[in-house]
Amino acid sequence: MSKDPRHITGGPAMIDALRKKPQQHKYDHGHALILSGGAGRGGAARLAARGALRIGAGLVTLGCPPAALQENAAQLTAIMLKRVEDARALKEVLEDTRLNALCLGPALGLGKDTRALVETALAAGRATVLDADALSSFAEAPEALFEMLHPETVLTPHAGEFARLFPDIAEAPAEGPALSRVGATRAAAARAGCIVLLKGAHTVIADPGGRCAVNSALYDRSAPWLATAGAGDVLAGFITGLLARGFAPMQAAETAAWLHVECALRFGPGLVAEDLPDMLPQVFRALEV
Ligand SMILES: NC(=O)C1=CN([C@@H]2O[C@H](COP(=O)(O)OP(=O)(O)OC[C@H]3O[C@@H](n4cnc5c(N)ncnc54)[C@H](OP(=O)(O)O)[C@@H]3O)[C@@H](O)[C@H]2O)[C@@H](O)CC1
Ligand SMILES: Nc1ncnc2c1ncn2[C@@H]1O[C@H](COP(=O)(O)OP(=O)(O)O)[C@@H](O)[C@H]1O
Repeated sequence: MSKDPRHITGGPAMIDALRKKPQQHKYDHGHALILSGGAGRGGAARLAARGALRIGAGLVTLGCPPAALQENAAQLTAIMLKRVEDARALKEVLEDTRLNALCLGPALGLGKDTRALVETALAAGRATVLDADALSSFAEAPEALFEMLHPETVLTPHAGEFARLFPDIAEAPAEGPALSRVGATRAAAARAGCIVLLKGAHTVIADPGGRCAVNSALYDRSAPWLATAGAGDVLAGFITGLLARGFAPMQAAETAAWLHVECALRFGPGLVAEDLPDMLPQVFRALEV
């Protein structure tokens, strides 16, 4: 295997994988479940859910505690809504095996309730994206998370979240050179046993076997307006939507990261997170998806 990471460039194979075939129905494109935090904290999960739907998941359901149902019902239309009050309720909801891709983390809250939801989600063995609070909730004991992870999981930390889960990898060692972002992401994926996507202007994606890809948003693909609240929540939703569609985890992470920057480039200055999912139709049209 090459030691150099691949640079993600889009291309015909990616475009073909994104196409929907004429004979397929919505369940052929999967059903994503995105968990939301409590009342007044649903925005991040709604951004992820819209991203998952726009990127082509056949169905997207937002799961939220009872106190947040009214707020979410007022905001959502094509995205469905389900009461998921705790980990036990999540286990029951996941008896529906058509729910094939999960996203936990965006504004989900920090602490034991989130840890229990993550444990239940991972035990269900579905393709799962863990982002934001689903990562930070394990800052005190990352090993507890690593023991539960499976190869269908994608972790999407920003640098701050990465340092909480992998402090020794993130910090420069006392002696010798610090790991590069590529080296750090590879080491993290090997430890976690799943895909790790380290966000930034240079997004690095690695699998546990050392496969590594870089999605650059620099130079001719510079997209500084992506540094805006909620952009990462949308990326988590893009990955979840592609997992629902049956993309392999590494392929889902790479494709989502590339499309995320395409959406930002096409929108340009003034971008806010809500704009990203709604740029996908234009991006898809330009690519002839
Ligand atoms: N619309 C909504 O509802 C939104 C809701 N959101 C929700 O808010 C919750 C908190 O999430 P969060 O990411 O804002 O805060 P947190 O986990 O404390 O980490 C931030 C700290 O980490 C550090 N840091 C280092 N490198 C970094 C980097 N490259 N990118 C970013 N940070 C970096 C940096 O520390 P510094 O380097 O400044 O010391 C910084 O202070 C979470 O549930 C999320 O889902 C948001 O998604 C926004 C939209
Ligand atoms: N300067 C930048 N250039 C390009 N992309 C960026 C830049 N800053 C952040 N991003 C991207 O924007 C997203 C930010 O995600 P994140 O930090 O999780 O924010 P949030 O939690 O507010 O959603 C990531 O996909 C990251 O790669």
